[in-house]
Amino acid sequence: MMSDTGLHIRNVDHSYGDKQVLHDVSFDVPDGKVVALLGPSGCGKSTILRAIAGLITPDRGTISLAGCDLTRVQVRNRKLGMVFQNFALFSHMTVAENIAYGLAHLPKTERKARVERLLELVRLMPFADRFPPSLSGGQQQRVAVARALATDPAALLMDEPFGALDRALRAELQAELVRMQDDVGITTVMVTHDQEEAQAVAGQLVVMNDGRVEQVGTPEEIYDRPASLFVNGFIGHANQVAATVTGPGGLRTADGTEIAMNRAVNFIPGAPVTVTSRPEHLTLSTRIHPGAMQARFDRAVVMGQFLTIDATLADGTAVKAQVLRDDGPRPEKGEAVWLSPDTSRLHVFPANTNGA
Ligand SMILES: Nc1ncnc2c1ncn2[C@@H]1O[C@H](COP(=O)(O)OP(=O)(O)OP(=O)(O)O)[C@@H](O)[C@H]1O
Repeated sequence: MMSDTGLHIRNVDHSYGDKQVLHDVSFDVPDGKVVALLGPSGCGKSTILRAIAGLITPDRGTISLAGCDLTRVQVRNRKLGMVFQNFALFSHMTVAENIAYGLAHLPKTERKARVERLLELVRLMPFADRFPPSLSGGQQQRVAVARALATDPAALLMDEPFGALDRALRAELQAELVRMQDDVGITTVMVTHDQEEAQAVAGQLVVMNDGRVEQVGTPEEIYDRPASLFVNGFIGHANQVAATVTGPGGLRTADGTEIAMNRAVNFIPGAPVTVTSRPEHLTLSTRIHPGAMQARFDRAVVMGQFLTIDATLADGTAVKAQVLRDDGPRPEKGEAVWLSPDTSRLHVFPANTNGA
Protein backbone atom coordinates (compact mmCIF):
# COMPACT_ATOMS: atom_id res chain seq x y z
CA MET A 1 0.00 0.00 0.00
CA MET A 2 1.24 3.47 -0.79
CA SER A 3 2.09 5.43 2.32
CA ASP A 4 0.33 8.78 2.63
CA THR A 5 3.37 10.79 3.67
CA GLY A 6 6.69 11.44 1.97
CA LEU A 7 7.67 11.07 -1.66
CA HIS A 8 7.43 7.70 -3.38
CA ILE A 9 8.95 6.82 -6.75
CA ARG A 10 7.69 3.48 -8.07
CA ASN A 11 8.86 1.48 -11.11
CA VAL A 12 9.69 4.53 -13.21
CA ASP A 13 10.94 4.00 -16.77
CA HIS A 14 11.87 6.84 -19.08
CA SER A 15 13.25 7.12 -22.61
CA TYR A 16 14.53 10.08 -24.59
CA GLY A 17 13.59 9.12 -28.15
CA ASP A 18 14.41 5.43 -28.43
CA LYS A 19 17.09 5.55 -25.72
CA GLN A 20 15.83 4.22 -22.38
CA VAL A 21 17.62 6.12 -19.60
CA LEU A 22 15.59 5.04 -16.52
CA HIS A 23 14.85 1.38 -15.81
CA ASP A 24 12.34 0.46 -13.10
CA VAL A 25 13.51 3.15 -10.67
CA SER A 26 11.94 2.95 -7.21
CA PHE A 27 12.82 4.65 -3.93
CA ASP A 28 11.14 6.50 -1.06
CA VAL A 29 11.88 9.79 0.64
CA PRO A 30 10.37 9.69 4.13
CA ASP A 31 8.43 12.79 5.14
CA GLY A 32 10.81 15.58 6.17
CA LYS A 33 13.98 13.65 5.27
CA VAL A 34 16.78 14.18 2.75
CA VAL A 35 17.62 11.51 0.20
CA ALA A 36 20.63 11.92 -2.11
CA LEU A 37 20.70 10.48 -5.63
CA LEU A 38 24.26 9.53 -6.36
CA GLY A 39 25.92 8.06 -9.40
CA PRO A 40 28.25 8.68 -12.32
CA SER A 41 27.58 11.29 -14.95
CA GLY A 42 24.73 10.33 -17.25
CA CYS A 43 23.22 7.66 -14.97
CA GLY A 44 19.83 9.41 -14.92
CA LYS A 45 19.83 11.43 -11.71
CA SER A 46 18.59 14.69 -13.24
CA THR A 47 16.01 12.82 -15.30
CA ILE A 48 14.44 11.55 -12.06
CA LEU A 49 14.25 15.10 -10.71
CA ARG A 50 12.68 16.27 -13.97
CA ALA A 51 10.08 13.52 -13.67
CA ILE A 52 9.25 14.53 -10.09
CA ALA A 53 9.06 18.18 -11.12
CA GLY A 54 6.78 17.30 -14.03
CA LEU A 55 9.14 18.61 -16.71
CA ILE A 56 8.97 15.17 -18.33
CA THR A 57 6.33 12.44 -18.14
CA PRO A 58 7.72 8.98 -17.39
CA ASP A 59 6.83 6.15 -19.76
CA ARG A 60 5.82 3.99 -16.82
CA GLY A 61 5.58 4.10 -13.04
CA THR A 62 4.11 6.36 -10.40
CA ILE A 63 5.35 9.30 -8.37
CA SER A 64 3.35 10.28 -5.31
CA LEU A 65 3.82 13.03 -2.75
CA ALA A 66 1.93 13.08 0.54
CA GLY A 67 -0.51 10.49 -0.77
CA CYS A 68 -1.23 12.35 -3.99
CA ASP A 69 -0.35 10.94 -7.44
CA LEU A 70 1.82 13.72 -8.89
CA THR A 71 1.42 12.58 -12.47
CA ARG A 72 -2.19 13.82 -12.28
CA VAL A 73 -1.13 17.23 -10.94
CA GLN A 74 -0.14 20.08 -13.26
CA VAL A 75 3.44 21.27 -12.95
CA ARG A 76 2.54 24.60 -11.40
CA ASN A 77 0.35 22.93 -8.78
CA ARG A 78 2.93 20.41 -7.61
CA LYS A 79 4.14 22.68 -4.80
CA LEU A 80 7.81 21.87 -5.26
CA GLY A 81 10.77 24.08 -4.46
CA MET A 82 13.75 23.77 -6.78
CA VAL A 83 17.40 24.68 -6.50
CA PHE A 84 19.78 24.08 -9.37
CA GLN A 85 23.50 24.55 -9.86
CA ASN A 86 23.19 27.70 -11.91
CA PHE A 87 20.04 29.00 -10.35
CA ALA A 88 19.51 32.44 -11.83
CA LEU A 89 18.56 35.07 -9.29
CA PHE A 90 17.03 38.32 -10.51
CA SER A 91 20.05 40.59 -10.52
CA HIS A 92 18.00 43.81 -10.52
CA MET A 93 16.10 42.78 -7.38
CA THR A 94 17.45 42.84 -3.84
CA VAL A 95 17.97 39.64 -1.89
CA ALA A 96 14.71 40.27 0.01
CA GLU A 97 12.82 40.92 -3.25
CA ASN A 98 14.21 37.76 -4.80
CA ILE A 99 12.98 35.72 -1.84
CA ALA A 100 9.58 37.45 -1.90
CA TYR A 101 9.14 36.81 -5.63
CA GLY A 102 6.64 33.96 -5.31
CA LEU A 103 4.74 35.59 -2.44
CA ALA A 104 2.87 38.36 -4.26
CA HIS A 105 -0.46 36.83 -3.19
CA LEU A 106 0.29 37.37 0.52
CA PRO A 107 -0.63 40.53 2.45
CA LYS A 108 2.39 42.83 2.79
CA THR A 109 3.01 42.32 6.52
CA GLU A 110 2.78 38.56 6.20
CA ARG A 111 5.10 38.61 3.20
CA LYS A 112 7.64 40.70 5.10
CA ALA A 113 7.53 38.37 8.10
CA ARG A 114 8.01 35.30 5.86
CA VAL A 115 10.98 36.88 4.08
CA GLU A 116 12.59 37.80 7.40
CA ARG A 117 12.15 34.29 8.72
CA LEU A 118 13.81 32.89 5.56
CA LEU A 119 16.65 35.42 5.72
CA GLU A 120 17.29 34.24 9.26
CA LEU A 121 17.10 30.61 8.22
CA VAL A 122 19.81 31.03 5.58
CA ARG A 123 21.70 33.60 7.72
CA LEU A 124 21.49 36.43 5.22
CA MET A 125 19.69 39.03 7.33
CA PRO A 126 22.47 41.63 6.88
CA PHE A 127 22.30 41.15 3.11
CA ALA A 128 18.56 41.75 2.65
CA ASP A 129 19.00 44.96 0.66
CA ARG A 130 22.02 43.89 -1.40
CA PHE A 131 21.78 42.89 -5.06
CA PRO A 132 22.84 39.34 -6.06
CA PRO A 133 25.86 40.35 -8.20
CA SER A 134 27.47 41.83 -5.07
CA LEU A 135 27.20 38.51 -3.17
CA SER A 136 29.60 35.58 -3.11
CA GLY A 137 28.65 32.35 -4.91
CA GLY A 138 27.77 30.70 -1.60
CA GLN A 139 25.59 33.60 -0.52
CA GLN A 140 23.78 33.60 -3.86
CA GLN A 141 23.09 29.91 -3.48
CA ARG A 142 21.65 30.55 -0.01
CA VAL A 143 19.30 33.12 -1.54
CA ALA A 144 18.27 30.47 -4.07
CA VAL A 145 17.52 28.04 -1.24
CA ALA A 146 15.50 30.69 0.63
CA ARG A 147 13.58 31.53 -2.55
CA ALA A 148 12.79 27.86 -3.13
CA LEU A 149 11.48 27.54 0.41
CA ALA A 150 9.48 30.78 0.36
CA THR A 151 6.30 29.30 -1.06
CA ASP A 152 6.28 26.59 1.62
CA PRO A 153 6.76 23.75 -0.85
CA ALA A 154 5.70 20.18 -0.08
CA ALA A 155 9.15 18.98 -1.20
CA LEU A 156 12.48 20.43 -2.25
CA LEU A 157 14.41 19.25 -5.33
CA MET A 158 18.09 20.16 -5.50
CA ASP A 159 20.26 19.37 -8.54
CA GLU A 160 23.98 19.73 -7.75
CA PRO A 161 23.09 22.81 -5.69
CA PHE A 162 26.66 23.44 -4.58
CA GLY A 163 28.33 22.14 -7.74
CA ALA A 164 29.76 25.48 -8.79
CA LEU A 165 31.36 26.25 -5.43
CA ASP A 166 34.82 25.45 -4.13
CA ARG A 167 35.39 22.64 -1.67
CA ALA A 168 35.47 24.70 1.54
CA LEU A 169 32.34 26.62 0.64
CA ARG A 170 30.55 23.42 -0.33
CA ALA A 171 31.31 21.94 3.08
CA GLU A 172 30.00 25.07 4.76
CA LEU A 173 26.76 25.06 2.78
CA GLN A 174 26.31 21.33 3.35
CA ALA A 175 26.53 21.96 7.10
CA GLU A 176 24.03 24.82 6.72
CA LEU A 177 21.65 22.59 4.82
CA VAL A 178 21.81 20.00 7.60
CA ARG A 179 21.14 22.69 10.23
CA MET A 180 18.29 24.11 8.15
CA GLN A 181 16.79 20.64 7.76
CA ASP A 182 16.88 20.17 11.52
CA ASP A 183 14.89 23.38 11.70
CA VAL A 184 12.33 23.01 8.90
CA GLY A 185 12.52 19.29 8.01
CA ILE A 186 11.39 19.43 4.39
CA THR A 187 11.16 16.31 2.22
CA THR A 188 14.17 16.73 -0.09
CA VAL A 189 15.71 14.94 -3.05
CA MET A 190 19.21 16.10 -3.78
CA VAL A 191 21.23 15.09 -6.82
CA THR A 192 24.98 15.01 -6.50
CA HIS A 193 27.90 13.15 -8.01
CA ASP A 194 29.94 13.88 -4.87
CA GLN A 195 29.79 10.95 -2.46
CA GLU A 196 31.09 12.99 0.47
CA GLU A 197 28.38 15.57 -0.07
CA ALA A 198 25.73 12.85 -0.25
CA GLN A 199 26.97 11.29 2.98
CA ALA A 200 27.17 14.67 4.70
CA VAL A 201 23.62 15.78 4.01
CA ALA A 202 21.44 12.74 3.42
CA GLY A 203 20.09 10.08 5.75
CA GLN A 204 19.52 7.76 2.80
CA LEU A 205 21.47 7.36 -0.40
CA VAL A 206 20.13 6.05 -3.69
CA VAL A 207 23.11 4.81 -5.70
CA MET A 208 22.40 4.69 -9.43
CA ASN A 209 24.26 3.26 -12.38
CA ASP A 210 23.20 3.35 -15.99
CA GLY A 211 19.56 4.23 -15.32
CA ARG A 212 19.08 1.65 -12.57
CA VAL A 213 19.00 1.85 -8.78
CA GLU A 214 21.87 -0.30 -7.53
CA GLN A 215 21.24 0.18 -3.81
CA VAL A 216 19.21 2.25 -1.37
CA GLY A 217 20.43 2.59 2.19
CA THR A 218 22.03 4.71 4.88
CA PRO A 219 25.60 5.85 4.17
CA GLU A 220 26.84 3.22 6.64
CA GLU A 221 24.83 0.38 5.11
CA ILE A 222 26.09 1.24 1.67
CA TYR A 223 29.72 1.51 2.76
CA ASP A 224 29.70 -1.58 4.96
CA ARG A 225 27.37 -3.83 2.96
CA PRO A 226 27.54 -2.84 -0.71
CA ALA A 227 24.98 -4.71 -2.81
CA SER A 228 27.16 -4.85 -5.90
CA LEU A 229 30.73 -4.51 -7.05
CA PHE A 230 29.76 -1.21 -8.66
CA VAL A 231 28.50 0.25 -5.35
CA ASN A 232 31.53 -1.11 -3.51
CA GLY A 233 33.89 0.70 -5.89
CA PHE A 234 31.81 3.86 -6.27
CA ILE A 235 31.43 4.68 -2.57
CA GLY A 236 34.91 4.78 -1.08
CA HIS A 237 37.84 2.87 -2.53
CA ALA A 238 37.62 -0.88 -3.02
CA ASN A 239 40.65 -3.02 -3.86
CA GLN A 240 39.53 -5.66 -6.34
CA VAL A 241 41.39 -8.93 -6.51
CA ALA A 242 40.55 -11.87 -8.79
CA ALA A 243 40.07 -15.15 -6.88
CA THR A 244 38.54 -18.61 -7.10
CA VAL A 245 36.27 -20.19 -4.50
CA THR A 246 37.93 -23.28 -2.97
CA GLY A 247 35.21 -24.33 -0.51
CA PRO A 248 32.85 -22.87 2.11
CA GLY A 249 34.56 -19.62 3.15
CA GLY A 250 37.74 -20.49 1.25
CA LEU A 251 39.24 -18.40 -1.56
CA ARG A 252 42.45 -18.59 -3.58
CA THR A 253 43.61 -15.33 -5.16
CA ALA A 254 45.03 -15.25 -8.67
CA ASP A 255 48.58 -15.27 -7.25
CA GLY A 256 47.88 -18.29 -5.05
CA THR A 257 47.18 -16.75 -1.63
CA GLU A 258 44.74 -18.86 0.37
CA ILE A 259 42.21 -16.72 2.21
CA ALA A 260 40.02 -18.26 4.91
CA MET A 261 36.90 -16.13 5.35
CA ASN A 262 35.17 -16.23 8.70
CA ARG A 263 31.88 -17.01 6.99
CA ALA A 264 30.59 -19.12 4.12
CA VAL A 265 30.41 -17.45 0.72
CA ASN A 266 27.47 -17.96 -1.59
CA PHE A 267 29.43 -19.45 -4.46
CA ILE A 268 30.13 -22.99 -5.57
CA PRO A 269 33.74 -24.25 -5.38
CA GLY A 270 35.60 -23.33 -8.55
CA ALA A 271 33.54 -20.17 -9.15
CA PRO A 272 35.59 -17.19 -10.34
CA VAL A 273 34.97 -14.20 -8.06
CA THR A 274 36.21 -10.71 -7.31
CA VAL A 275 37.15 -10.23 -3.67
CA THR A 276 37.18 -6.65 -2.43
CA SER A 277 38.75 -4.92 0.54
CA ARG A 278 38.79 -1.37 1.86
CA PRO A 279 42.27 0.17 2.27
CA GLU A 280 41.70 0.56 6.02
CA HIS A 281 41.00 -3.17 6.35
CA LEU A 282 44.48 -4.26 5.20
CA THR A 283 47.51 -4.42 7.47
CA LEU A 284 51.04 -4.13 6.16
CA SER A 285 53.98 -6.28 7.11
CA THR A 286 57.48 -6.79 5.71
CA ARG A 287 57.35 -10.45 6.74
CA ILE A 288 55.46 -13.35 5.24
CA HIS A 289 52.09 -14.08 6.86
CA PRO A 290 49.61 -16.88 6.25
CA GLY A 291 46.61 -15.47 4.38
CA ALA A 292 48.49 -12.30 3.43
CA MET A 293 48.91 -11.24 -0.20
CA GLN A 294 52.47 -10.64 -1.27
CA ALA A 295 52.98 -7.33 -3.06
CA ARG A 296 55.62 -4.92 -4.23
CA PHE A 297 55.70 -1.70 -2.23
CA ASP A 298 55.39 1.32 -4.54
CA ARG A 299 54.89 4.40 -2.37
CA ALA A 300 53.38 5.81 0.79
CA VAL A 301 51.65 9.17 1.07
CA VAL A 302 51.07 10.89 4.41
CA MET A 303 47.42 11.86 4.93
CA GLY A 304 47.25 13.43 8.38
CA GLN A 305 47.68 10.63 10.88
CA PHE A 306 47.42 7.96 8.17
CA LEU A 307 49.74 6.56 5.56
CA THR A 308 48.14 5.66 2.26
CA ILE A 309 50.15 2.88 0.69
CA ASP A 310 50.23 1.87 -2.95
CA ALA A 311 51.41 -1.65 -3.70
CA THR A 312 51.20 -4.05 -6.64
CA LEU A 313 50.39 -7.76 -6.52
CA ALA A 314 52.40 -10.26 -8.60
CA ASP A 315 49.72 -10.28 -11.34
CA GLY A 316 49.89 -6.49 -11.64
CA THR A 317 46.76 -5.69 -9.57
CA ALA A 318 47.13 -2.34 -7.80
CA VAL A 319 46.18 -2.36 -4.12
CA LYS A 320 45.81 0.48 -1.63
CA ALA A 321 46.21 0.17 2.12
CA GLN A 322 45.64 2.79 4.77
CA VAL A 323 47.46 2.38 8.08
CA LEU A 324 48.14 4.57 11.08
CA ARG A 325 51.32 6.52 10.40
CA ASP A 326 53.06 5.60 13.62
CA ASP A 327 52.28 1.89 13.34
CA GLY A 328 54.23 -0.68 11.42
CA PRO A 329 57.06 -0.67 8.94
CA ARG A 330 58.14 1.93 6.38
CA PRO A 331 59.35 -0.22 3.50
CA GLU A 332 61.58 0.95 0.66
CA LYS A 333 60.25 1.34 -2.86
CA GLY A 334 60.31 -2.05 -4.61
CA GLU A 335 60.53 -4.02 -1.34
CA ALA A 336 58.33 -7.11 -0.86
CA VAL A 337 55.47 -6.56 1.60
CA TRP A 338 52.54 -8.65 2.79
CA LEU A 339 49.03 -7.29 3.03
CA SER A 340 46.69 -9.11 5.44
CA PRO A 341 42.99 -8.49 4.99
CA ASP A 342 40.53 -8.34 7.85
CA THR A 343 38.57 -11.33 6.55
CA SER A 344 35.38 -10.26 8.34
CA ARG A 345 35.32 -7.15 6.14
CA LEU A 346 35.97 -8.70 2.75
CA HIS A 347 33.24 -8.78 0.13
CA VAL A 348 32.92 -11.35 -2.60
CA PHE A 349 31.15 -10.71 -5.91
CA PRO A 350 30.82 -12.70 -9.13
CA ALA A 351 33.83 -12.09 -11.37
CA ASN A 352 33.55 -9.90 -14.46
CA THR A 353 30.48 -7.95 -13.42
CA ASN A 354 30.03 -4.23 -13.83
CA GLY A 355 32.87 -3.23 -11.56
CA ALA A 356 33.73 0.40 -11.01
N1 LIG B 1 16.83 16.04 -23.34
C1 LIG B 1 17.51 14.92 -23.56
N2 LIG B 1 17.45 14.30 -24.77
C2 LIG B 1 18.12 13.15 -25.01
N3 LIG B 1 18.90 12.52 -24.11
C3 LIG B 1 19.00 13.10 -22.89
C4 LIG B 1 18.32 14.32 -22.56
N4 LIG B 1 18.64 14.64 -21.29
C5 LIG B 1 19.45 13.66 -20.85
N5 LIG B 1 19.69 12.73 -21.79
C6 LIG B 1 20.50 11.50 -21.65
O1 LIG B 1 19.90 10.73 -20.63
C7 LIG B 1 20.89 10.12 -19.80
C8 LIG B 1 20.66 10.53 -18.36
O2 LIG B 1 20.88 11.95 -18.26
P1 LIG B 1 20.76 12.71 -16.87
O3 LIG B 1 20.95 14.16 -17.14
O4 LIG B 1 19.53 12.31 -16.16
O5 LIG B 1 22.03 12.12 -16.09
P2 LIG B 1 22.73 12.61 -14.75
O6 LIG B 1 22.95 11.38 -13.94
O7 LIG B 1 21.94 13.69 -14.13
O8 LIG B 1 24.10 13.15 -15.32
P3 LIG B 1 25.06 14.35 -14.81
O9 LIG B 1 25.59 13.91 -13.47
O10 LIG B 1 26.12 14.39 -15.86
O11 LIG B 1 24.21 15.57 -14.75
C9 LIG B 1 22.22 10.54 -20.38
O12 LIG B 1 22.68 9.51 -21.20
C10 LIG B 1 21.90 11.78 -21.17
O13 LIG B 1 22.80 11.91 -22.27
